Amino acid sequence: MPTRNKPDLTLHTDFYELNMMQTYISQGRQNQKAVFEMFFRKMPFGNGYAIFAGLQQVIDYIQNLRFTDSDIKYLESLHDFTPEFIDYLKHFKFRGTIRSAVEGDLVFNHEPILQIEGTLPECTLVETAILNMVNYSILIATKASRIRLAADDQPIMEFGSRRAQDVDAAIWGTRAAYIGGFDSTSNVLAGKKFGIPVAGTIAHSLIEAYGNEYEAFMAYASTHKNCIFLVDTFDTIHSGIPNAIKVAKKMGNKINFVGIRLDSGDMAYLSKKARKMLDDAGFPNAKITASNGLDEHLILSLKMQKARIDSWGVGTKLITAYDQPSLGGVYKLVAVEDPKTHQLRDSMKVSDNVEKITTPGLKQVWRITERKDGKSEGDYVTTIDEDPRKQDHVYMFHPQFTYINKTIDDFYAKPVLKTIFKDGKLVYHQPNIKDIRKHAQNSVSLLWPEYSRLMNPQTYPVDLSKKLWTRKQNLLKHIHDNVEKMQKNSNEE
Ligand SMILES: Nc1ncnc2c1ncn2[C@@H]1O[C@H](COP(=O)(O)OP(=O)(O)OP(=O)(O)O)[C@@H](O)[C@H]1O
Ligand SMILES: O=P(O)(O)OC[C@H]1O[C@H](OP(=O)(O)OP(=O)(O)O)[C@H](O)[C@@H]1O
Ligand SMILES: O=C(O)c1cccnc1
Repeated sequence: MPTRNKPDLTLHTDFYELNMMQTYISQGRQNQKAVFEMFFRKMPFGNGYAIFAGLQQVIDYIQNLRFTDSDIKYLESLHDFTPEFIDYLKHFKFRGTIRSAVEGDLVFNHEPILQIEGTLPECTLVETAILNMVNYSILIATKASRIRLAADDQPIMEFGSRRAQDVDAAIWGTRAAYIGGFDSTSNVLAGKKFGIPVAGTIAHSLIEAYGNEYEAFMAYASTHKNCIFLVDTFDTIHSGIPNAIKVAKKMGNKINFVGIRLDSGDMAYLSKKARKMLDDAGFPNAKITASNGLDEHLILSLKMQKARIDSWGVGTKLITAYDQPSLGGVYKLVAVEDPKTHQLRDSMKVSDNVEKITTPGLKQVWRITERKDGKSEGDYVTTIDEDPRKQDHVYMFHPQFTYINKTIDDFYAKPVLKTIFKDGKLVYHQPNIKDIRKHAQNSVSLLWPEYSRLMNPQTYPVDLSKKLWTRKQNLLKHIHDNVEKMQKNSNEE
């Protein structure tokens, strides 16, 4: 059997990360501790929640993070790096601690969803790959979850591989789609690799190859038990559906006539017509599958038109995240070791744009739910040493409009960030993909519908604890005072 290649992604980093690492190494900062956090600023697709995914890739990546001889040779050939730095890379091993939301969790903007505590150089190296993996998977899992909500409890097949932005996007996108709520995929490799159910019908080429629908459907029916006939190659109403019915009648119990697939034309009209024709022919259980440029909006529209569609095949608009091609998750330094005291000191990025000001310090995110029905109240971001489970109540207030506030007495608080790697060692056991998918669906069901509706959902509260909020304000003031002092000094010189 051919051996499986381990992902060799160590050089999957931006050149500037290596440049910065070399500075840290040359300046004796290779062991200086730092904390970076990933978060995103804007909810994808205007959705009320996002589904966290991509952790499996991060785990594979971190576990295989090593500079091979050929990586080293290549980096030497660039003549940009010092022998001392190259030597550091030769012996590089990730020894950091990663805390993260787990796959299938709901995550929201402006809260840490993945956190790395390690040395400055190791935290720097992994930024690009982690953002790449997590940004894409969250995007597709969230899009899939929207399509799942639109389809309600009807089956949805993932058909996007041919239109995905290259191979990895197809494979990992399919996985994210399954986590987000799709039932199966047409991609056989993804089925094998991840244990996702595979499914499929037939293409127009089969019908064209036989020259007419009757022969093509007969040929297929003679070689398969489960049959879904594609009926729109020539004329859906006058030829496709009548031929499907003819073959189903002829084959009788020899096949399982699952139904037909519509792939063009007015799907509301055609599905109603098809339903009547199938029912009249004695096939009330035959299902109608639709495909062709579908997304959550079209599915809802077709349902509004009372289309008689039982299951959906969705490709391009899911796998390419058609209406929002990138999540925009970022990775920011939030704390760094003070070389004198060896304590972590808070760090933040200040910007004229309030949205871009980061929240400093090592943090935890707590999901606050009502004790009586487990429904969502909001997320409560605290400093790492706070534990709302030890409090009688939580006081939640809007971080900008602080007069918007509430006190919750009877609550559960669950930590969102779990330890995945501890000092370089994997300590988290990934659940199987079916349980991850179930967890995602269960998480969505715990949201109030105001947060989960597809259009213009209410903003889910992501609030800071009083302690964290105060620390942020103090640091902001400290930075402003320092900048002012520097300006004053330079004016006096
Ligand atoms: N009743 C309907 N309401 C809204 N949109 C529909 C309806 N029926 C079909 N559509 C959508 O309209 C779009 C255009 O479909 P149509 O089959 O006319 O064109 P097409 O994609 O160019 O066809 P083909 O695949 O044959 O090239 C598709 O995204 C399809 O899903
Ligand atoms: O539309 P999507 O959501 O991406 O779903 C996948 C599409 O892929 C197949 O079409 P095909 O590649 O044969 O192209 P065509 O139907 O557009 O001609 C299938 O018949 C669907 O229409
Ligand atoms: O199985 C199908 O019907 C299918 C698979 C991929 C793309 N379009 C359709």
